[in-house]
Amino acid sequence: MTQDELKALVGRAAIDHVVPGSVVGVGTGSTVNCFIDELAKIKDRIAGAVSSSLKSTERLQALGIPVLDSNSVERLPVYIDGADEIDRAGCMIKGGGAALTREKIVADIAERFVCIADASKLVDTLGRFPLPVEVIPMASSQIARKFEAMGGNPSLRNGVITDNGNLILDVHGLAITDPAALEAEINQWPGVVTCGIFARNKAAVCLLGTADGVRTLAW
Ligand SMILES: O=C(CO)[C@H](O)[C@H](O)COP(=O)(O)O
Repeated sequence: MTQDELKALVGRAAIDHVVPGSVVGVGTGSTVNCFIDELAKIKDRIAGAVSSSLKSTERLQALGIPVLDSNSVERLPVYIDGADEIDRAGCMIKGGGAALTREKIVADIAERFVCIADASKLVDTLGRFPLPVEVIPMASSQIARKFEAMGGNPSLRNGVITDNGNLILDVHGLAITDPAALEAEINQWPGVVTCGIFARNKAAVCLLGTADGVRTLAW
């Protein structure tokens, strides 16, 4: 199976995790786009979606799925999103699509994070994929210096402004052996909006697309 076929496979499998009658938290990315297309087929059985990006909002609305304001929703049983990397404990790197902050907000509202990913995303240690960090523009150089001091190699993502009007630093060369500790450390630097480590908001379930079908990892 191609990577696109694996994405379609897990996008379909995620429908089983949607709670009928509820609002669904929806992530961002090419795997989530497959999920949104499947969600449209059962749109009459859900109360709507809370979206993690303008791109996902556009796709949801184009398919007739109502998008609700995150502040108007009290209960979100499930959040479904992809990942750039996921480790064997359910911690992830996210933000390849620059939507990490809104993704973390919606994940935080939700009771369960269901990660959908093709098998290439499963890793032993996070950090081969450069860590995306959303930063307030006036702090970008200072934050880059802090990453260099810890052995990382940061670069500003060219031409990218997030949905929140900020910049993305992609940090290469970090071996993330303690995701929770590094997430907590980076997130308290002045000017960091959030970093793309999802350890506090890690996955409860991962639907992994493999050549043998969907493999379910649960924590
Ligand atoms: O974090 C994300 C966007 O900010 C995506 O979930 C991540 O980049 C995976 O994307 P894809 O499904 O296209 O591989």
